[in-house]
Amino acid sequence: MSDFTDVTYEVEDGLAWITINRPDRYNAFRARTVDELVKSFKKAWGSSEVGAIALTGAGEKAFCSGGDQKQRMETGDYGPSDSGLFEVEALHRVIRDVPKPVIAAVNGVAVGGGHVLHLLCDLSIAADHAIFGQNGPRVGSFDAGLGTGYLARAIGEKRAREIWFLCRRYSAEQALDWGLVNKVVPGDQLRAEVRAWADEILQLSPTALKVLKQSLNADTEHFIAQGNMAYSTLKLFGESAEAIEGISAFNEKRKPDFSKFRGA
Ligand SMILES: CC(C)(COP(=O)(O)OP(=O)(O)OC[C@H]1O[C@@H](n2cnc3c(N)ncnc32)[C@H](O)[C@@H]1OP(=O)(O)O)[C@@H](O)C(=O)NCCC(=O)NCCSC(=O)c1cc(O)c2ccccc2c1O
Repeated sequence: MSDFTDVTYEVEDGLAWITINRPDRYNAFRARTVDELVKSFKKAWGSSEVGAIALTGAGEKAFCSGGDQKQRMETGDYGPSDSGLFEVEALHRVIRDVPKPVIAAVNGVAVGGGHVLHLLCDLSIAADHAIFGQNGPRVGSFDAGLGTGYLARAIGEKRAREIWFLCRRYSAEQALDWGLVNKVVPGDQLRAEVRAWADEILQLSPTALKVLKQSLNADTEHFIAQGNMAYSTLKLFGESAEAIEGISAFNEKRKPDFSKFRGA
């Protein structure tokens, strides 16, 4: 972990803290960030010291704002990675598969792919200033599969469709009311609250928790296969004029104009 640039990993009394450390980009992830997150989750998985995992973002403004749209504008992709692939599916996979409870400590905006990351964590505890939402249709992207089907499981079809079709921002209180998060606390109490939840978890049987997590996952496993199809499409869509309009508009700080793509 000493060669990490985008993520920090630390273990405190049985709880592994995995922190996305790109605050100047609102903790947006690039391909390298995703690689480091996957390695961190695997490290926590294999460690006999660790019984619970917390995922958070550096600073007070952002948990994670999804894929790095400045990187995408600069290079047309999410940048270099160990394998040459953008391994976000592997990241989703490891959050679900790591046989230890994962708590999202949502310390600020959780938007786009960052919203999906908190959604996939087993539990979400939010600071009262946290903001939630999806943004893909505004920037020429989408996170279908778990990002749509699992979201609908969590909060219902109508609300999931509202989130994706309007790309609005939602407060922590609204997220709590919809069942998107487990608890909301003042920002300065977030780490202590996550610590307290982890301490309760750490008193329980690890094997029982592992099997319960696997059992809860089994019912939504098919969304991964749907996601694989969606990512294949996304790779092609990302190079289209429509998607480029979305990403250009974000970087030029203007509203996108998708009007000429309505007929397709
Ligand atoms: C996150 C925001 C809602 C915050 O809004 P706010 O008004 O509070 O702050 P600013 O807009 O002024 O932002 C501050 C500062 O941070 C920069 N920034 C914010 N988000 C990003 C980002 N995602 N990438 C890069 N930089 C970001 C912003 O430019 C400002 O910097 P300045 O230099 O200008 O000061 C709001 O910022 C926002 O809506 N951000 C964009 C959110 C977004 O579109 N995310 C990506 C969606 S697509 C995605 O996540 C995605 C996920 C996947 O899993 C994929 C998998 C496979 C392929 C593609 C995928 C994919 O695209």
